[in-house]
Amino acid sequence: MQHVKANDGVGLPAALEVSGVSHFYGEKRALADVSFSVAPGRFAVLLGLNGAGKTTLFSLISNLYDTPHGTIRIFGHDVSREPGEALRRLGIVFQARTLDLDLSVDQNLSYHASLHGIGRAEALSRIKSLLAQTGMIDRLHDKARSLSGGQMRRIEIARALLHRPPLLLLDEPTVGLDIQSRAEILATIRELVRTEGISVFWATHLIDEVEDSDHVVILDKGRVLTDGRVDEVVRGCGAANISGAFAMLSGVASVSAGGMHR
Ligand SMILES: Nc1ncnc2c1ncn2[C@@H]1O[C@H](COP(=O)(O)OP(=O)(O)OP(=O)(O)O)[C@@H](O)[C@H]1O
Repeated sequence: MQHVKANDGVGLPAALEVSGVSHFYGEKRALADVSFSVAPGRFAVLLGLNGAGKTTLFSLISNLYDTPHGTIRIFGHDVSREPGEALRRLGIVFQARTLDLDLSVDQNLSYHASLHGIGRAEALSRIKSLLAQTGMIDRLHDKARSLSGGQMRRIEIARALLHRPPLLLLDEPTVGLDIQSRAEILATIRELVRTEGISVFWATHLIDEVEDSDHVVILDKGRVLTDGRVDEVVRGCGAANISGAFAMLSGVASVSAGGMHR
């Protein structure tokens, strides 16, 4: 599978660069001067409790909301000023389920491909290749309604990659799935990073989804508490592991593999 070229010339821009971004819902500030960047080809985790601002940040990155405070660039393209260039480099899997349950897997994916101007023959070839990569090729003609939650997520991931974006955002993609489905989806995405070189930004509140070599951005009450390689963040805090580092930085009372609680 080939993806849109990550950079258009000299130098290698960040896959995602967020600079000084704030967001308000009326008087309420959901994000406060958020800055970080994700290097190309990295698996980066946005770690935060419920209400930290993860979905708000994803809505800004995907240009669902305007970004009047700060800038967001995808491979060097400003999401507000060059939305076409920026967004064609972005694939996104939202938290809420978005498949049409009455359509087949093929129909769900083909419709999305046609929105991106991909012809039928090319679309079918990409669909088959992505379904093979996500372990869903045998479900091509099945109705979406007949799939399990984890299988639907796999189809949504395939759909997000149909236009070959070099950056994939996933907003808490494993919430509500059983342990095995969670592990399989995480492994599939990590494999895509390894084999395809795509950049992934994965939002979660599940600490066991984080590995030592990942890049982590810890978001709490709309602020970035720290970001960097997980093992360096842990060492910098003098903690035993990322759970301990998160607890120290955010003041949470308990952090377990299954989630975090204040
Ligand atoms: N449409 C909205 N109107 C007003 N406040 C909102 C709105 N959406 C989110 N918020 C508030 O903004 C803050 C950040 O919410 P957001 O949904 O971005 O967090 P989150 O980290 O994605 O949480 P979760 O994991 O529960 O989805 C929260 O305090 C939330 O109550």
